[in-house]
Amino acid sequence: MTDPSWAEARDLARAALPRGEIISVTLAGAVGTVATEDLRALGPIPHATTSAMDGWAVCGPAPWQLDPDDGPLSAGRARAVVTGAVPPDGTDAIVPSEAGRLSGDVLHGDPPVPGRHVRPAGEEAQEGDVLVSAGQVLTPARVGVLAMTGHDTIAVRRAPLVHLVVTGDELVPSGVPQAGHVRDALTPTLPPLLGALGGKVARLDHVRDDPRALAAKVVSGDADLVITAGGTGHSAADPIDAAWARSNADVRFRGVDMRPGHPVSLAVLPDGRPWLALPGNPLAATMTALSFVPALVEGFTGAVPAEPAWAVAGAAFESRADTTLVPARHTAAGVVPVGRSRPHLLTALADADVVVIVPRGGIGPGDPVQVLRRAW
Ligand SMILES: Nc1nc2c(c(=O)[nH]1)N[C@H]1C(S)=C(S)[C@@H](COP(=O)(O)OP(=O)(O)OC[C@H]3O[C@@H](n4cnc5c(N)ncnc54)[C@H](O)[C@@H]3O)O[C@H]1N2
Ligand code: MOO
Repeated sequence: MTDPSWAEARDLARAALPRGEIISVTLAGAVGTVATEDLRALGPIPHATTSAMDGWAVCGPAPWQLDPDDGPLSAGRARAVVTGAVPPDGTDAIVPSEAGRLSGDVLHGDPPVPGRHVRPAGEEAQEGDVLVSAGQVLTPARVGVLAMTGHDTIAVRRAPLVHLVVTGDELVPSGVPQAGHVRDALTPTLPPLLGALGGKVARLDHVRDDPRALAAKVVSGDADLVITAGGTGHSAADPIDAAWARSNADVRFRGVDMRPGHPVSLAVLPDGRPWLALPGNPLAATMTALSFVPALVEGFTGAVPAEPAWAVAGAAFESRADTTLVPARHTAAGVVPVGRSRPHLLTALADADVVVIVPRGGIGPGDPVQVLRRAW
C-alpha cells in the first residue's frame, strides 16, 4: 500500500508481527512484559488490619491506663503500637505518639475518632479482585501491587527483540563532523528510545548504502523485528527498495501520509520478521519510531493498544498531510510548538515534552488535540 493514513499504517504495523510465546517470569523480571491473563488478588489488600501510625491503640474514652498484656483491649486501656503492626482486638482508634501525653502509666489525649489511623484489611481489594488485566503492561507499580498480594511467578509475553541496522556511507561514529560527513545521531538515540517504546535492541549493526550488504546483514539476524534507519528515499543511493527486492520482502506500506517521516515503510520478510524502515533524517526517524514501534510491539505482546493522550492546543498547528507530528510543550495556555521543527534536526524534540498529532487542515487555539507522551 502506498501512502496510507497514519492510523491505517499503525493498524498495518499492529498486524505485522504475530504474537510472541507465553512465558513465565518472576516479578523481578516482569517490568515491561505484558500480562496474558487477568491477575487477581490472592487475598485481601491490605491482608490484615494494621496501625497507620506509631503511637497507642486505645479503647473507649480518654484517659487510658497502659495495658502491658497481649490480649484484647478493654475500655479505658491503651497499648503501644508501631506503624504496620496489628493492633489488639478491641482497638477503637490509634493515638499517634505526638498526640498523646504520658504521665506515669496513664495516657492522656483528645477523644479519639473511631477508626482513626487504623488501616482496615481489604480496604483496597478483596480476594479475587482483578489487579492487572490481560493485555496490560507490567509497570513497576503494578508489579508492586502483585507482590503485595503474594504473586511470585506470572504468565506474560516478553518485549520483542529488535535487530537495529543504521545505514549511511556518510555517517561517522565519533568526533566533530567535517563537510561531507555526518555524525551518527541515531545510534545513541534509537536503542533507548526503542526500549522506552517496548522493544529491546538485541543487535546493532552499521551498514553502508549497499542493498546487497543490507539484505545480507538483515537476513543473518534472528531477532523478532528488524528496524533500519536511512535509505528510504527513491534515489539510486537509497538501498531499501533494492534490499527488499533481494530479500523477497512483502511490502505492507511504502510511505505514509505523514510529516515528517513520509518515506517510512514496512515490509515482512519471508521468515515472518517485520522490517520497519525509518527515514534517515533524525526527526523523521524518531517521529516514525514513536508512531509505529508501539503498534508493532502491541502485535507481539498482545498489549491493549495505547491510545494517544489528550491536551488542549495553546496555539494554531498546521498540517498539510493526513497527519503532522509537531514537538510541543505544555504551558498554562495549552500545548505550544517548540522551536523550529525540521526533519533533519532534533533540537525541537529534545526540548519537547509532548508531540502533537495534527490532523489534516490543522487545529486552532483552544481545540482538543491528541498527543504522544514523552519517550524521547
Ligand atoms: N527527491 C526527493 N528527495 C527526498 C524526498 C522526496 O520525497 N523526494 N524525501 C525527503 C524526506 S521527507 C526524507 S525523510 C529523506 C529520507 O531519507 P532516507 O531515509 O533515504 O535517509 P538518508 O538519505 O539516508 O538520510 C537523510 C538525511 O539524514 C541524515 N542521516 C541519516 N542517518 C543519520 C544518522 N544515523 N544520524 C544523523 N543523520 C543521519 C543523512 O545524512 C541525510 O542528511 O529523504 C528526503 N529526500
Ligand atoms: O518527511 Mo522527511 O521525513 O521531511 O524528513
